Amino acid sequence: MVIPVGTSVTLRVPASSANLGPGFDCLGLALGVWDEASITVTDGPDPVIEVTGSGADTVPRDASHLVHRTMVTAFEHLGVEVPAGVHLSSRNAVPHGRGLGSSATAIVMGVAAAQSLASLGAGGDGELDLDTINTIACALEGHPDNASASVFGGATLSTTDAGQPLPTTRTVPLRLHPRIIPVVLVPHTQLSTHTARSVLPDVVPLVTAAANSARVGLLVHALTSDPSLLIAGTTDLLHQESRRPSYAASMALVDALRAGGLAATISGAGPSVLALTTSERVDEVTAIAASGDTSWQVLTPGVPDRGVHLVS
Ligand SMILES: Nc1ncnc2c1ncn2[C@@H]1O[C@H](COP(=O)(O)OP(=O)(O)OP(=O)(O)O)[C@@H](O)[C@H]1O
Ligand SMILES: N[C@@H](CCO)C(=O)O
Repeated sequence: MVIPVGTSVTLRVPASSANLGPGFDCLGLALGVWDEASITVTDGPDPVIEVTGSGADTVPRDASHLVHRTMVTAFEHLGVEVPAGVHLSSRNAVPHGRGLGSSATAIVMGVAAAQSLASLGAGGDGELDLDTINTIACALEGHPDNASASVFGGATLSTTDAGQPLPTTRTVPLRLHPRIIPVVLVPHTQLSTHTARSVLPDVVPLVTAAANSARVGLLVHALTSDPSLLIAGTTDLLHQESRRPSYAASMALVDALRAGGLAATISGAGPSVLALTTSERVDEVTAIAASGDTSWQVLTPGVPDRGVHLVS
């Protein structure tokens, strides 16, 4: 099937915060910060790529652009002929390399665009098939926490099993307790996920893995039913301490917030900090963040109850 020249979609995809403490590579929370992109099939030969907002000074404008190369791979997985060219116009709000899932946002954008364009090319209505998008996006990202939250919105818990041609990801929504509000503290520094993963141990003791599993269970209960357990539930035993030297100022802020009785963790691979709190304590989070030497952009983005969607 060849997608006709001129076929076009516009999509929005939210940012996400992964891990939420112990839920390494499995728990994600969508955040109301959105990338938007319009993608139109052309007769090529090269992609034309325009970017405004986050990454406008840094991302490539050729076929190696993450949204573009993801689209090409997704067309192949969907069994659709890759178009001769595309015009991609991106308006990005998700900051890059800050632990807010920008790469997953871009990957979900590319997969969703390919699936929607393929549907239109086959005479369909272009509606998004979120389960297919989730499977492909999680396989391309390599871990499902950020991608699944960007696909479905809300809070998500995902597991992955080996499979052919792609691993199988099962994602379940978690009904976030309505009193929980995320506050995100974003520093000026960046840390690539690749670098942050390179310092992690390959193996952890059984006792550590067992204790962390118990914390994930507690965290799911805290997120959905009892926010008073968030401090205990967000205690991570797997990844944050190994990464402490990579984001020392962020860990110092996490420690200060937790000492103040606020459930703070590193957001994804960092260096942003995520505090899960209630509306009456947002000012406390802001005050503690303002009391140190590092300056933080404070976001209260909310949690969108939907993820990737068509604008037109
Ligand atoms: N919208 C985008 N368009 C093109 N490339 C992007 C886009 N968003 C992210 N990227 C690429 O992904 C890189 C950031 O990915 P990385 O995984 O290191 O951080 P992150 O996804 O922002 O954080 P985390 O995975 O910890 O939440 C950027 O430097 C850029 O190369
Ligand atoms: N679970 C991932 C999230 C970042 O993409 C990590 O912490 O490395």
